[in-house]
Amino acid sequence: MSILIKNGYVIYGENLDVIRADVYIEGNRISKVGKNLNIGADYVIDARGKVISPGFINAHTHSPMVLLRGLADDLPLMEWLQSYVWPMERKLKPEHIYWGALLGIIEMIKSGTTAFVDMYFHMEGVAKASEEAGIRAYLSYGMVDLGDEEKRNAEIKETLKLLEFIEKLDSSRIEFFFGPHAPYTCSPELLKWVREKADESKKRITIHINETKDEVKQIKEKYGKTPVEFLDELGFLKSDVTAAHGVWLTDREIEILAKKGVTIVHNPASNMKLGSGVMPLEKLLRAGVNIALGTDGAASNNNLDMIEEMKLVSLLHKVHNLNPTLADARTVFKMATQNGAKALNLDAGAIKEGALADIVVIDFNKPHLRPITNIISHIVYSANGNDVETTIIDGEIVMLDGEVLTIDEEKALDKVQKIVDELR
Ligand SMILES: N[C@@H](CCSC[C@H]1O[C@@H](n2cnc3c(=O)[nH]cnc32)[C@H](O)[C@@H]1O)C(=O)O
Ligand SMILES: [Zn+2]
Repeated sequence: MSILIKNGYVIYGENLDVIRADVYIEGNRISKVGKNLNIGADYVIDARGKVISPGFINAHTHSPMVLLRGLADDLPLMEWLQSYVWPMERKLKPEHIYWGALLGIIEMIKSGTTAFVDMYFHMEGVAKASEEAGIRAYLSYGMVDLGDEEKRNAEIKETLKLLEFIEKLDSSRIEFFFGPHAPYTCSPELLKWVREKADESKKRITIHINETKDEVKQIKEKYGKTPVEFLDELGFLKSDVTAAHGVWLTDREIEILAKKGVTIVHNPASNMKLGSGVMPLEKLLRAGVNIALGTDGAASNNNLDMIEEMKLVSLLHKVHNLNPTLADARTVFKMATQNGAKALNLDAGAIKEGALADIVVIDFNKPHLRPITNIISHIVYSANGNDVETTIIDGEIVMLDGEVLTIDEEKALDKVQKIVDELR
């Protein structure tokens, strides 16, 4: 299929140059960007007064957690997990996960997310939902062994089952990730197993690290070192690791992360809502650490809107440091697009010839996005996910003029309502 998007404001290349141009997509890649492209296409989209942007990459979430949206608010992480989230999760069956993931994916597509990194369980359902919806998905089974050998073996089995399932699915848009949950829930044996298997299979790893002060204290008491030092001494940290949070980090830990090429995924809404803390963004950026952006699950956010997340990053670091020059719009926009792509080794995240066609059209014909002056600023500070009108992933139109074409949205909303009414 070929698609021609005409007369838009194109956010072009890694430097985010805004140019008025057309974008021509052939197959799953961008083949031309230029003025007045006179090329026949199977589908033509008129983008007058609209912005053609790279799609957003949600580098850390738990998509089925939309089922737990609003279940437990206003609590700290450990109490939230132990008293509410984990008991509810024990009740979730594969069918629930499929429908939850589908709802989360619809929400992501509608707010301009074209790829996401997920960690949960019954992930076969998330793979199925992703495949049907047409989104790019990086899926991990979240492993927790709490030092118990029997549990470890069961978690390893689940992980290998998912790996096999995704290999068999053989989808160009769906990839497997290893997902050890965190240093405080995974034994050194399990973490070492993950490292070995990742090296052997060339698959990537996602994990939660240094999210709360409490958890750092716990690791220090147990192992006599900080979480990043602990992981590094196991040989765990390499450039294939995408670690969520990184809120409580020492200078020494930041140095290690930079040296090992680890990506840190910032989740400002979740960190603020759970009262976890403020990530040392400036220090990490200065050290050269790749920082991507994520929403975390909908139970600690409480939505999956990456445009909203960009504004939150920016405002959080400005007020926390009493410095409005920090986390400027362009830096934050790159976090939500090209830095995520870098973490995934994905040839997307920027609009340029030859890149994968993961593109969104944002409607600027709205009062809160006029006058059109600084487009990146408008997206970060003035827009929200509802302003995304069209979403193209891997060269396929998955949402057009606000309507998701690949799945029955109304049915998914009803189904999730029924499931949650029953579960509660
Ligand atoms: N196999 C595991 C399931 C792990 S899935 C990943 C887990 O991460 C949890 N989670 C979601 N957000 C966060 C967070 O911010 N920090 C830590 N854990 C989280 C989520 O609720 C889910 O239980 C088991 O047997 O329990
Ligand atoms: Zn998480």
